[in-house]
Amino acid sequence: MSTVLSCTALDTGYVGRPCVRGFDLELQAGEVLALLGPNGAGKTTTLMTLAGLLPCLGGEVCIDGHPVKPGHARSAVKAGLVLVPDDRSLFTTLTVEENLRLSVRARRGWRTERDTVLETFPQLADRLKVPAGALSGGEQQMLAIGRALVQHPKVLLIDELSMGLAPVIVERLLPVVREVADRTGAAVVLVEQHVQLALEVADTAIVVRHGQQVLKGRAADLAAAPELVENAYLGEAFASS
Ligand SMILES: Nc1ncnc2c1ncn2[C@@H]1O[C@H](COP(=O)(O)OP(=O)(O)OP(=O)(O)O)[C@@H](O)[C@H]1O
Repeated sequence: MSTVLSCTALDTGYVGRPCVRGFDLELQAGEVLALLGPNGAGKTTTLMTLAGLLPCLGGEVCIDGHPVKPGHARSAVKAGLVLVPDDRSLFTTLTVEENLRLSVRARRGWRTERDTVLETFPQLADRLKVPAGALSGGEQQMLAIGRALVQHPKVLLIDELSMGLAPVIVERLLPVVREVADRTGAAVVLVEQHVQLALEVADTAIVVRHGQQVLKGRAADLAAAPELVENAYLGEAFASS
């Protein structure tokens, strides 16, 4: 196993003021990490910093052992990182096919890339000519993940996949994230509010609260100890493994 994404003693925040402090992370190829925590804990801020969209105020982020230029999204993208933001950031007036096509880096082989996305999300097959803005929330999320997949990420960051989706859709989509990590070897950081569902598909998990890691461990262990996770959310337990 090789470490694909790591960060040590990461401090990050806004206008020079950290709201996340001392964040450590080490992710292997094909590993899914669930990044959990209550509202305002600092999950999105951490993800944005890993993606180079916010500057590090301390510490560093490495992809494949090489430091990513802080606050430099292009450097993170070139190193193989892809972010699926919580608003999905689709081109809503462009069709599904056009959204995918714009994200394929190599011009040749675009149909193969599209077909791989359709194998992952067969529901998109008869929606290819539909504008992204006319898709259902679940289909939009499929497209957002599909658009990430055609970029062949080494590191895939997904912010609140379940945002605005019915639980039944989330139950269908989260296992796809697991399958993608297994099939492609991408290291995945999954920010999620559906704690138990996220723990079911993840290998490891970190709970953050007030910008600090308060619980860290194997996802299966945390799934089996919901009271630990609950206490971490509420601020009554500070365990780590
Ligand atoms: N653009 C911003 N400018 C200043 N402070 C911000 C900004 N965005 C977020 N914050 C603050 O940073 C802290 C962490 O917010 P963040 O969005 O990272 O939390 P989160 O864990 O992702 O929460 P949620 O689950 O509600 O999305 C919060 O105190 C928030 O108010």
